[in-house]
Amino acid sequence: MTKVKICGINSPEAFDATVQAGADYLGFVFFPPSPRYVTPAEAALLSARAQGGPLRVGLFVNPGFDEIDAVLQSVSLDILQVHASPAAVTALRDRFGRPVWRQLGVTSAADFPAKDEHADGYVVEAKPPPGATRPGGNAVKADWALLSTFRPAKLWLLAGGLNPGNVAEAIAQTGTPGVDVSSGVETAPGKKSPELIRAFVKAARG
Ligand SMILES: O=C(O)c1ccccc1NCC(=O)[C@H](O)[C@H](O)COP(=O)(O)O
Repeated sequence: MTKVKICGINSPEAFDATVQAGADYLGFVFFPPSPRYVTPAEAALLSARAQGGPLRVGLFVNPGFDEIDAVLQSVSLDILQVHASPAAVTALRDRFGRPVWRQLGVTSAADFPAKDEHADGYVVEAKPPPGATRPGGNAVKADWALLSTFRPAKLWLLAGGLNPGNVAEAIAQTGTPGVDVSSGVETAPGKKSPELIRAFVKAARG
């Protein structure tokens, strides 16, 4: 079954809808400029609303050890998702003993990761548009034809510009084992819709 991640959870309603819809992963964005940013204390309060359920993924942009340490003091994370170099991913895995997913912006096969990278998985989307204020979560659709040739030995999630209306087609065209959404389940930047979350999970699972 296709793995589903709902990213940018920042309200009790969005958290509960994601749990009830049976998503595999939910993401907390620890990048202050993002409209989906949550403080570690806010993430902890949200996470405590359910025992178990979706694995908790923390999203960081070029994080230092101290930044992640500070978050982990408040909230337990199962997976770290990072915008970072392959070398930094190796260091983070060693330091935190958790799976680390690397976020990739891909516009050609030259952007595909090397086979000997130590990342545990990839979140793959288009590169950010010119002038973007964040490196991901910009609602830009990736090149699905290109990604139909992406076959890493690890888990990867297709991201970028997905929504309840196009996710089934995206899965069919790319053959991705998983999908990740943020903007496509929002009614405004940072405003998650429980209805759209439920519709997305249902459409992704077909
Ligand atoms: O969402 C953000 O604000 C964000 C900020 C900084 C780095 C990454 C960010 N988001 C990454 C993601 O949540 C996923 O790639 C996302 O599912 C795809 O984004 P979208 O096109 O908005 O669905």
